[in-house]
Amino acid sequence: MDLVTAEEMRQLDRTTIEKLGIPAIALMENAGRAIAEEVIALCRRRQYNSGNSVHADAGHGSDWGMESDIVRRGSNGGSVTGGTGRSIGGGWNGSSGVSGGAQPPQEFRVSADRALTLDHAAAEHWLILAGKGNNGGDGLAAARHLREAGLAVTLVYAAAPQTLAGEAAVQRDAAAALGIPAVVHGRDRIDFAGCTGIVDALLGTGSAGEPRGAYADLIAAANASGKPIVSADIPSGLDADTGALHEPCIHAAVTVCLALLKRGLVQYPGAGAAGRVVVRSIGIPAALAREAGVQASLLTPEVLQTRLGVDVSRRRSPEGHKGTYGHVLLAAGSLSMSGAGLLAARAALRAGCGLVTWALPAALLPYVIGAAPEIMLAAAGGGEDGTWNAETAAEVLRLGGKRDVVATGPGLGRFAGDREWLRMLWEGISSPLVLDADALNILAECNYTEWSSPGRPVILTPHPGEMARLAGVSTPQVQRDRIGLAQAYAVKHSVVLVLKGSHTVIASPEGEVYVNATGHPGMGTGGAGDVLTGMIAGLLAQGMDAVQAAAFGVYLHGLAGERAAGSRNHPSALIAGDMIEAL
Ligand SMILES: NC(=O)C1=CN([C@@H]2O[C@H](COP(=O)(O)OP(=O)(O)OC[C@H]3O[C@@H](n4cnc5c(N)ncnc54)[C@H](O)[C@@H]3O)[C@@H](O)[C@H]2O)[C@@H](O)CC1
Ligand SMILES: [K+]
Repeated sequence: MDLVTAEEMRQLDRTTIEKLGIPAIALMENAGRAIAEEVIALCRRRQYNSGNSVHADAGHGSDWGMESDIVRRGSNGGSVTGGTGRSIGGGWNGSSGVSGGAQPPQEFRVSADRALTLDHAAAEHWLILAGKGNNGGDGLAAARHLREAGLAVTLVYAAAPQTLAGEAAVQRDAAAALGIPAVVHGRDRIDFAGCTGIVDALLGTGSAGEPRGAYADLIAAANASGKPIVSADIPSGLDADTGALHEPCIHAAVTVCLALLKRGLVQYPGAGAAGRVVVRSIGIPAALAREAGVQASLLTPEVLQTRLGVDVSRRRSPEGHKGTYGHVLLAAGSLSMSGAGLLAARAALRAGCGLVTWALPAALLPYVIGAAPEIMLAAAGGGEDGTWNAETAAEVLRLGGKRDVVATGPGLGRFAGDREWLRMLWEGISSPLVLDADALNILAECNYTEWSSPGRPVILTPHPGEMARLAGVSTPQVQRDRIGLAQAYAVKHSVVLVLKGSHTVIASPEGEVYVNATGHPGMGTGGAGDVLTGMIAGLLAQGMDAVQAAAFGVYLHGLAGERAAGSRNHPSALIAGDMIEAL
């Protein structure tokens, strides 16, 4: 599923309208209908949850989108009737009065739009908050469909209706011709308390900066009403590209995202303001996105398989042996943080690699013997106090030269000469390199783009604080546009970047971006990142390329977190080791 910026969406709109010849009003009609269907789906869920309408949902299958024909066949006198109970053509009896039975019975099929049908519709009264751009036009089109379905609707114009132009003005006139009641902000009283729900069609991808004037008033009043809000395309007040929230911003129960998923809907805090996000096609061919150079996508199993070429079933050859699945060298852990190395090493094995050698300060080695018997240990020298020192680089280089992957950073600590230590690894290791934790903090102090490189991939896995140090910005700046920052950094520094956090972003040196959607808030626990480092290294060792391993590692890590959180009495009890066991 592609992720677009507002500008990319505008380009795709233009291509569809100008090159394919699809009229803009047709797109708006589709948008309006999709929004109306999602309003009705929400009403159904609400009825169902309030317990008075098991009947209302019965027979509807899923929320929407399933065609439901009403068929009456005279041949056996029986009828199959859908939930709406509409039927035609009854009374024909094939066995009486038709000689020879040669004529097949005539069949009538009437498609009842279940997605636009709601029992007890008259109990609903929705306010449609309409801005003066195309987002408002979408809302006005939705209003017509809702009214057709029997819901009461009142239009609430943010600006004088005569200021609407283009397709939005067409929708305004159609609504007026049908006699749909309308009020105007600043002129009429708006009864938020009396409505059962609100469609937010104030601002979409054309909005810029903080909502002003009437828009700000209506957003604040809608939020304060406590009524469920269905947003058209994006919650008004959200930055569609970054997920930043302007003040005020709609807090939606459902966002009906039109055509393609906007980046701001998968980045926090925007993701939190959008509620349930439903992406609905409106006639803009999805294939246009890649042709237009869209490079970001949501990391779904389909994207993993078709776009990244990952064998998500991870088939193993019956002839395979431990040598088939690769050997990871992990240089990690120090006395006070030896567990970080242990977690990463165990996670690499659980990710399926054949062998893991854990290089660690020699003084520490006796204490970890037997902690995980599957792991091979290598003493890398270091201080008597179980810390790393600059001289250990030679041994790590020697060990790493024979391995398929080298990962370092978890529990490494800082030490005198660590920049030169990392430089030697960077320049001397010719297999893929995974850098995490303190290795990133060291890197942040180096001008590493000037280092020579043997031309192998490097994967960096920073959390937002480490990313801030790497990029020389503040942590809030990192979080303000995670996708944009990760993409720019990966391209500029020719690395695969894994920017961790809720909805981890994976960016490639070519500018491809994947946003992960697996995971659980319970994963915010010490060692979770070490587990991810180990997993990515373990997947690399099995022959995946760097982007595949980073993306699939992040995806599986999130799934393991979800599973592990679900297996505790409370998700907050989750600890990093549980994720390894859930792999
Ligand atoms: N262009 C197209 O072909 C289609 C567009 N669609 C819809 O159109 C939206 C984009 O429409 P537009 O480009 O017309 O833009 P919007 O409707 O998002 O907003 C533009 C209007 O809001 C005003 N505005 C912008 N920022 C403001 C702020 N901070 N405070 C107050 N007023 C502000 C502008 O002056 C302008 O009148 C999409 O989000 C989508 O909902 C859909 O109808 C499908 C087709
Ligand atoms: K909106």
